[in-house]
Amino acid sequence: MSGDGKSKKPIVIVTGNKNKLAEFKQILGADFPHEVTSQDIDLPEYQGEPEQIAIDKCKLAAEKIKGPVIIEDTSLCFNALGGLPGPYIKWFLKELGPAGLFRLLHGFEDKTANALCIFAYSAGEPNSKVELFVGKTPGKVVSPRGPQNFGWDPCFQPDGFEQTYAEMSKETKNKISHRGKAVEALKKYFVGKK
Ligand SMILES: O=c1[nH]c(=O)c2ncn([C@@H]3O[C@H](COP(=O)(O)OP(=O)(O)OP(=O)(O)O)[C@@H](O)[C@H]3O)c2[nH]1
Ligand SMILES: [Mg+2]
Repeated sequence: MSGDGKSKKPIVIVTGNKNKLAEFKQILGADFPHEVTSQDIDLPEYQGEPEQIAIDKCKLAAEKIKGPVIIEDTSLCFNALGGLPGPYIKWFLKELGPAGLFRLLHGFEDKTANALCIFAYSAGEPNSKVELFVGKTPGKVVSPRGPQNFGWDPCFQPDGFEQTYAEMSKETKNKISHRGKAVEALKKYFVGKK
């Protein structure tokens, strides 16, 4: 332990997404018992079930960093489409934008969707078990409203709110979001281990 009570070996969060990193840091807060640094490495977009994608992504990040790592993978799952685009939302968003995502559900009455965030942690040894921390927020896909600063935020309206993620304050989004819930689970794990 260093003087400030934080463990010496930093945990590296590996992500190429500045918005994700900013939210992660905000939600994590200053009282996390480890030093966390970040590295912008473009990890591959794997196919498969979200949990397996997070495990594979984390193992690769641990190999690259050669030490403790955290990665995150986000899915947006439309119920009318059997959970798709799910982990492939990045490519759908890139080609269609938030308005196109809403149009994708044009022929369906069911506009409900789940935002899913999975954090994965590895202590960085070749045999380290990958720990997963999952956060899920149900909502619906709407015609985009609010600033277009972050991905599909303008077209996702969480249940119990009249605002889209994009229209909310960051504080409100982080309290109820898929990422907020997953980071809280991650925090509990590390604080419990301290
Ligand atoms: O409006 C949004 N609100 C969010 O809360 C949110 N979280 C992620 N995303 C987007 O969904 C895709 C996930 O793909 P993804 O998990 O592979 O991320 P990424 O490739 O950008 O970064 P990373 O894999 O290097 O960490 C990417 O297009 C992200 O921009 C969000 N959009
Ligand atoms: Mg990615």
